[in-house]
Amino acid sequence: MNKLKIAIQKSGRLNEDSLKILKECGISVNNGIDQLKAEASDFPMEVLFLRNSDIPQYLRDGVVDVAILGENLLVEKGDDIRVVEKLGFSRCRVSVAVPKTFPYRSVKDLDGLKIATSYPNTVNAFLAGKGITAELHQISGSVEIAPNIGLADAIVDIVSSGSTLFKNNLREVEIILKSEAVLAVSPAISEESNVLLNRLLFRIQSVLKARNSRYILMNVPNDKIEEVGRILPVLKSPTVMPLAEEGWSSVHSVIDKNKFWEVIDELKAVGAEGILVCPIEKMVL
Ligand SMILES: Nc1ncnc2c1ncn2[C@@H]1O[C@H](COP(=O)(O)OP(=O)(O)OP(=O)(O)O)[C@@H](O)[C@H]1O
Ligand SMILES: O=P(O)(O)OC[C@H]1O[C@H](OP(=O)(O)OP(=O)(O)O)[C@H](O)[C@@H]1O
Repeated sequence: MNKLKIAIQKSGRLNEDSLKILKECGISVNNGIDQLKAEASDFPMEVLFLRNSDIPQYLRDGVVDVAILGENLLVEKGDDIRVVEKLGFSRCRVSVAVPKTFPYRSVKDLDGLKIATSYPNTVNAFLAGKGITAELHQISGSVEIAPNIGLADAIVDIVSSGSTLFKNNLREVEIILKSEAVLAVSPAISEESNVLLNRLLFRIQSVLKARNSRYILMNVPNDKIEEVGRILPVLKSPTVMPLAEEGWSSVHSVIDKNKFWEVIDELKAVGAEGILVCPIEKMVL
Protein backbone atom coordinates (compact mmCIF):
# COMPACT_ATOMS: atom_id res chain seq x y z
CA MET A 1 0.00 0.00 0.00
CA ASN A 2 1.22 3.52 -0.83
CA LYS A 3 2.22 5.65 2.17
CA LEU A 4 2.48 9.41 2.48
CA LYS A 5 6.07 10.29 3.39
CA ILE A 6 6.13 13.25 5.75
CA ALA A 7 9.19 15.01 7.16
CA ILE A 8 9.08 16.63 10.55
CA GLN A 9 11.86 18.26 12.54
CA LYS A 10 13.94 15.72 14.46
CA SER A 11 14.41 17.95 17.49
CA GLY A 12 13.89 21.62 18.12
CA ARG A 13 11.10 24.16 18.12
CA LEU A 14 8.80 22.39 15.64
CA ASN A 15 9.07 18.77 16.76
CA GLU A 16 6.56 18.62 19.62
CA ASP A 17 3.79 20.68 17.98
CA SER A 18 4.20 18.77 14.69
CA LEU A 19 3.63 15.44 16.47
CA LYS A 20 0.77 17.02 18.43
CA ILE A 21 -1.14 18.16 15.35
CA LEU A 22 -0.74 14.71 13.77
CA LYS A 23 -2.03 13.15 17.00
CA GLU A 24 -5.06 15.46 16.98
CA CYS A 25 -5.67 14.23 13.42
CA GLY A 26 -5.89 10.71 14.87
CA ILE A 27 -2.39 9.75 13.69
CA SER A 28 0.05 8.44 16.29
CA VAL A 29 3.70 8.08 15.46
CA ASN A 30 5.53 5.22 17.13
CA ASN A 31 9.04 6.58 17.27
CA GLY A 32 11.73 5.51 19.71
CA ILE A 33 14.52 7.77 20.90
CA ASP A 34 16.97 8.56 18.06
CA GLN A 35 14.84 6.72 15.51
CA LEU A 36 14.97 8.64 12.22
CA LYS A 37 12.06 6.88 10.53
CA ALA A 38 8.76 5.70 11.97
CA GLU A 39 5.45 4.23 10.88
CA ALA A 40 2.22 5.97 11.78
CA SER A 41 -0.78 4.14 13.19
CA ASP A 42 -4.25 4.70 11.77
CA PHE A 43 -3.05 6.41 8.57
CA PRO A 44 -0.87 5.21 5.66
CA MET A 45 2.06 7.40 6.60
CA GLU A 46 5.82 7.11 7.07
CA VAL A 47 7.47 9.80 9.18
CA LEU A 48 11.06 10.93 8.62
CA PHE A 49 12.72 12.94 11.40
CA LEU A 50 15.07 15.46 9.79
CA ARG A 51 16.88 18.73 10.44
CA ASN A 52 14.50 21.59 9.69
CA SER A 53 17.14 23.25 7.52
CA ASP A 54 17.57 20.12 5.33
CA ILE A 55 13.84 19.70 4.64
CA PRO A 56 13.47 22.05 1.59
CA GLN A 57 16.03 19.95 -0.33
CA TYR A 58 14.34 16.66 0.62
CA LEU A 59 11.04 18.08 -0.65
CA ARG A 60 12.62 19.32 -3.86
CA ASP A 61 14.23 15.93 -4.49
CA GLY A 62 10.97 14.08 -3.80
CA VAL A 63 12.55 12.07 -0.95
CA VAL A 64 9.51 13.13 1.10
CA ASP A 65 6.04 14.04 -0.19
CA VAL A 66 5.17 16.65 2.44
CA ALA A 67 6.78 18.31 5.43
CA ILE A 68 6.08 20.47 8.42
CA LEU A 69 8.65 23.24 8.60
CA GLY A 70 9.07 26.94 9.35
CA GLU A 71 7.76 29.18 6.57
CA ASN A 72 10.88 31.36 7.00
CA LEU A 73 13.01 28.48 5.78
CA LEU A 74 11.06 28.31 2.52
CA VAL A 75 11.77 32.01 1.99
CA GLU A 76 15.45 31.26 2.62
CA LYS A 77 15.88 28.10 0.55
CA GLY A 78 12.60 26.88 -0.92
CA ASP A 79 10.67 29.58 -2.70
CA ASP A 80 9.82 26.99 -5.39
CA ILE A 81 8.01 24.83 -2.82
CA ARG A 82 4.26 25.08 -2.37
CA VAL A 83 2.63 25.67 1.01
CA VAL A 84 -0.77 24.00 1.36
CA GLU A 85 -1.65 25.04 4.91
CA LYS A 86 -0.43 27.42 7.58
CA LEU A 87 -0.47 25.57 10.88
CA GLY A 88 -0.64 28.41 13.42
CA PHE A 89 2.27 27.41 15.69
CA SER A 90 5.96 28.46 15.93
CA ARG A 91 4.99 32.00 15.06
CA CYS A 92 8.01 34.26 14.80
CA ARG A 93 9.54 36.96 12.63
CA VAL A 94 12.86 37.37 10.89
CA SER A 95 14.12 40.80 11.86
CA VAL A 96 17.02 43.17 11.70
CA ALA A 97 18.40 44.15 15.13
CA VAL A 98 21.10 46.62 16.12
CA PRO A 99 22.82 47.42 19.43
CA LYS A 100 20.58 49.55 21.68
CA THR A 101 23.14 52.37 21.48
CA PHE A 102 23.05 52.47 17.65
CA PRO A 103 21.23 55.66 16.51
CA TYR A 104 19.06 53.82 13.95
CA ARG A 105 16.65 55.98 11.94
CA SER A 106 15.90 54.07 8.74
CA VAL A 107 16.92 51.09 6.63
CA LYS A 108 19.47 53.33 4.87
CA ASP A 109 21.53 53.19 8.09
CA LEU A 110 22.34 49.55 7.22
CA ASP A 111 24.29 50.62 4.12
CA GLY A 112 27.92 49.46 4.36
CA LEU A 113 27.43 47.67 7.71
CA LYS A 114 28.54 44.17 8.67
CA ILE A 115 25.46 42.00 9.26
CA ALA A 116 25.60 38.56 10.91
CA THR A 117 22.86 36.07 10.04
CA SER A 118 21.91 32.43 9.44
CA TYR A 119 19.57 33.56 6.64
CA PRO A 120 21.80 35.08 3.91
CA ASN A 121 19.36 34.70 0.99
CA THR A 122 16.56 36.35 2.95
CA VAL A 123 18.83 39.23 3.97
CA ASN A 124 20.27 39.69 0.48
CA ALA A 125 16.80 39.79 -1.08
CA PHE A 126 15.64 42.31 1.55
CA LEU A 127 18.67 44.58 1.11
CA ALA A 128 18.54 44.36 -2.70
CA GLY A 129 14.88 45.38 -2.59
CA LYS A 130 15.88 48.49 -0.64
CA GLY A 131 18.92 49.25 -2.82
CA ILE A 132 21.32 48.72 0.08
CA THR A 133 24.70 47.00 0.10
CA ALA A 134 26.03 45.37 3.27
CA GLU A 135 28.68 42.82 4.15
CA LEU A 136 27.14 39.53 5.33
CA HIS A 137 28.67 37.16 7.87
CA GLN A 138 26.93 33.82 7.73
CA ILE A 139 26.88 32.00 11.06
CA SER A 140 24.74 29.03 11.99
CA GLY A 141 23.72 29.87 15.57
CA SER A 142 24.02 32.28 18.52
CA VAL A 143 23.74 35.12 16.03
CA GLU A 144 22.72 37.60 18.74
CA ILE A 145 26.19 37.51 20.26
CA ALA A 146 27.87 38.79 17.07
CA PRO A 147 27.67 42.56 17.77
CA ASN A 148 28.93 42.07 21.35
CA ILE A 149 32.09 40.27 20.19
CA GLY A 150 32.81 42.73 17.39
CA LEU A 151 31.88 40.33 14.57
CA ALA A 152 29.09 42.48 13.15
CA ASP A 153 27.33 45.85 13.48
CA ALA A 154 23.86 44.39 13.12
CA ILE A 155 22.14 41.02 12.91
CA VAL A 156 19.22 39.37 11.16
CA ASP A 157 17.67 36.51 13.11
CA ILE A 158 14.46 34.99 14.39
CA VAL A 159 12.59 37.00 17.01
CA SER A 160 9.61 35.80 18.97
CA SER A 161 9.24 37.24 22.49
CA GLY A 162 12.26 39.50 21.96
CA SER A 163 13.93 38.26 25.13
CA THR A 164 17.10 37.01 23.39
CA LEU A 165 17.55 40.43 21.79
CA PHE A 166 16.93 42.14 25.13
CA LYS A 167 19.47 39.95 26.94
CA ASN A 168 22.07 40.82 24.32
CA ASN A 169 21.41 44.58 24.40
CA LEU A 170 19.94 44.58 20.91
CA ARG A 171 16.79 46.19 19.53
CA GLU A 172 14.57 45.06 16.66
CA VAL A 173 14.48 47.76 13.96
CA GLU A 174 13.03 46.10 10.83
CA ILE A 175 10.74 43.10 10.37
CA ILE A 176 11.75 41.34 7.14
CA LEU A 177 9.07 38.65 7.29
CA LYS A 178 6.58 36.90 9.56
CA SER A 179 6.60 33.14 9.80
CA GLU A 180 4.74 30.17 11.26
CA ALA A 181 4.88 26.40 10.83
CA VAL A 182 3.44 25.29 7.49
CA LEU A 183 2.60 22.10 5.64
CA ALA A 184 4.61 22.16 2.40
CA VAL A 185 4.45 19.79 -0.58
CA SER A 186 7.09 18.28 -2.82
CA PRO A 187 6.86 19.38 -6.47
CA ALA A 188 7.46 15.69 -7.28
CA ILE A 189 4.50 14.28 -5.29
CA SER A 190 2.76 11.39 -7.09
CA GLU A 191 -0.96 11.35 -7.82
CA GLU A 192 -1.43 8.47 -5.37
CA SER A 193 0.30 10.39 -2.58
CA ASN A 194 -1.65 13.50 -3.45
CA VAL A 195 -4.86 11.62 -2.64
CA LEU A 196 -3.41 10.80 0.79
CA LEU A 197 -2.30 14.41 1.20
CA ASN A 198 -5.86 15.59 0.61
CA ARG A 199 -7.11 13.18 3.30
CA LEU A 200 -4.49 14.50 5.72
CA LEU A 201 -5.28 18.09 4.81
CA PHE A 202 -8.99 17.56 5.49
CA ARG A 203 -8.14 16.29 8.99
CA ILE A 204 -5.68 19.12 9.66
CA GLN A 205 -8.22 21.75 8.59
CA SER A 206 -10.84 20.23 10.93
CA VAL A 207 -8.35 20.41 13.81
CA LEU A 208 -7.32 24.00 13.01
CA LYS A 209 -10.92 25.21 12.71
CA ALA A 210 -11.72 23.62 16.07
CA ARG A 211 -8.61 25.17 17.69
CA ASN A 212 -9.71 28.62 16.54
CA SER A 213 -13.34 28.29 17.62
CA ARG A 214 -15.28 27.99 20.87
CA TYR A 215 -18.71 26.54 21.61
CA ILE A 216 -20.75 29.14 23.50
CA LEU A 217 -23.95 28.53 25.51
CA MET A 218 -26.04 31.03 27.45
CA ASN A 219 -29.48 31.58 28.91
CA VAL A 220 -31.37 34.43 27.28
CA PRO A 221 -34.83 35.97 27.93
CA ASN A 222 -36.99 35.07 24.90
CA ASP A 223 -37.57 38.70 23.92
CA LYS A 224 -33.77 39.25 23.67
CA ILE A 225 -32.93 36.28 21.43
CA GLU A 226 -32.94 38.32 18.23
CA GLU A 227 -30.64 40.92 19.77
CA VAL A 228 -28.23 38.21 21.00
CA GLY A 229 -28.28 36.71 17.50
CA ARG A 230 -27.15 40.06 16.09
CA ILE A 231 -24.29 40.38 18.61
CA LEU A 232 -22.88 36.87 18.16
CA PRO A 233 -20.44 36.65 15.23
CA VAL A 234 -21.64 33.11 14.49
CA LEU A 235 -20.98 30.64 11.70
CA LYS A 236 -24.69 30.17 11.00
CA SER A 237 -27.79 31.04 13.00
CA PRO A 238 -27.62 29.98 16.67
CA THR A 239 -29.48 26.97 18.09
CA VAL A 240 -32.30 28.06 20.44
CA MET A 241 -33.88 25.62 22.93
CA PRO A 242 -36.58 26.45 25.51
CA LEU A 243 -35.60 26.27 29.19
CA ALA A 244 -37.86 24.67 31.84
CA GLU A 245 -38.30 28.20 33.23
CA GLU A 246 -41.02 30.04 31.28
CA GLY A 247 -39.84 32.96 29.10
CA TRP A 248 -36.18 31.83 28.84
CA SER A 249 -34.19 29.92 26.23
CA SER A 250 -30.76 28.36 25.97
CA VAL A 251 -28.82 29.79 23.01
CA HIS A 252 -25.91 27.75 21.58
CA SER A 253 -23.44 28.77 18.94
CA VAL A 254 -19.86 28.57 17.70
CA ILE A 255 -17.71 31.69 17.68
CA ASP A 256 -14.19 32.64 16.71
CA LYS A 257 -12.13 32.23 19.91
CA ASN A 258 -10.66 35.73 19.51
CA LYS A 259 -14.10 37.37 19.25
CA PHE A 260 -15.37 36.14 22.61
CA TRP A 261 -13.97 38.98 24.77
CA GLU A 262 -15.21 41.54 22.24
CA VAL A 263 -18.86 40.50 22.64
CA ILE A 264 -19.12 39.33 26.26
CA ASP A 265 -20.06 42.75 27.70
CA GLU A 266 -22.71 43.31 25.02
CA LEU A 267 -24.21 39.86 25.68
CA LYS A 268 -24.43 40.57 29.41
CA ALA A 269 -25.88 44.02 28.78
CA VAL A 270 -28.83 42.57 26.84
CA GLY A 271 -29.55 40.09 29.64
CA ALA A 272 -27.67 36.89 28.72
CA GLU A 273 -26.84 34.83 31.84
CA GLY A 274 -24.87 31.68 32.70
CA ILE A 275 -22.56 32.08 29.73
CA LEU A 276 -20.37 28.99 29.14
CA VAL A 277 -17.50 28.85 26.65
CA CYS A 278 -16.13 25.39 25.81
CA PRO A 279 -13.32 24.08 23.61
CA ILE A 280 -14.23 22.10 20.48
CA GLU A 281 -12.32 18.95 19.56
CA LYS A 282 -12.96 18.75 15.81
CA MET A 283 -14.97 20.85 13.38
CA VAL A 284 -16.13 19.46 10.05
CA LEU A 285 -18.03 22.01 7.99
N1 LIG B 1 11.86 31.61 19.31
C1 LIG B 1 11.06 31.08 18.42
N2 LIG B 1 9.73 31.18 18.55
C2 LIG B 1 8.88 30.65 17.64
N3 LIG B 1 9.31 29.99 16.55
C3 LIG B 1 10.62 29.85 16.37
C4 LIG B 1 11.56 30.39 17.29
N4 LIG B 1 12.80 30.07 16.87
C5 LIG B 1 12.63 29.38 15.73
N5 LIG B 1 11.32 29.24 15.42
C6 LIG B 1 10.74 28.54 14.25
O1 LIG B 1 11.05 27.17 14.39
C7 LIG B 1 11.86 26.71 13.31
C8 LIG B 1 12.89 25.74 13.86
O2 LIG B 1 13.77 26.43 14.70
P1 LIG B 1 14.90 25.67 15.54
O3 LIG B 1 15.68 26.73 16.24
O4 LIG B 1 14.28 24.59 16.35
O5 LIG B 1 15.72 24.91 14.47
P2 LIG B 1 16.68 25.22 13.27
O6 LIG B 1 18.01 25.58 13.80
O7 LIG B 1 16.05 26.14 12.26
O8 LIG B 1 16.61 23.81 12.63
P3 LIG B 1 17.45 22.47 12.58
O9 LIG B 1 18.50 22.51 13.66
O10 LIG B 1 16.43 21.39 12.79
O11 LIG B 1 17.98 22.52 11.18
C9 LIG B 1 12.45 27.98 12.69
O12 LIG B 1 12.72 27.79 11.31
C10 LIG B 1 11.34 28.98 12.92
O13 LIG B 1 10.37 28.85 11.90
O1 LIG C 1 12.66 36.30 20.72
P1 LIG C 1 12.89 35.05 21.50
O2 LIG C 1 11.62 34.50 22.11
O3 LIG C 1 13.98 35.20 22.52
O4 LIG C 1 13.34 33.91 20.47
C1 LIG C 1 14.38 34.12 19.56
C2 LIG C 1 15.42 33.05 19.65
O5 LIG C 1 14.82 31.78 19.42
C3 LIG C 1 15.61 31.08 18.46
O6 LIG C 1 16.64 30.40 19.06
P2 LIG C 1 16.42 29.06 19.91
O7 LIG C 1 16.03 29.40 21.31
O8 LIG C 1 15.48 28.13 19.19
O9 LIG C 1 17.85 28.44 19.94
P3 LIG C 1 18.87 28.18 18.75
O10 LIG C 1 19.71 29.44 18.70
O11 LIG C 1 19.60 26.98 19.21
O12 LIG C 1 18.09 27.94 17.47
C4 LIG C 1 16.20 32.18 17.59
O13 LIG C 1 17.35 31.76 16.91
C5 LIG C 1 16.45 33.29 18.57
O14 LIG C 1 17.73 33.21 19.10
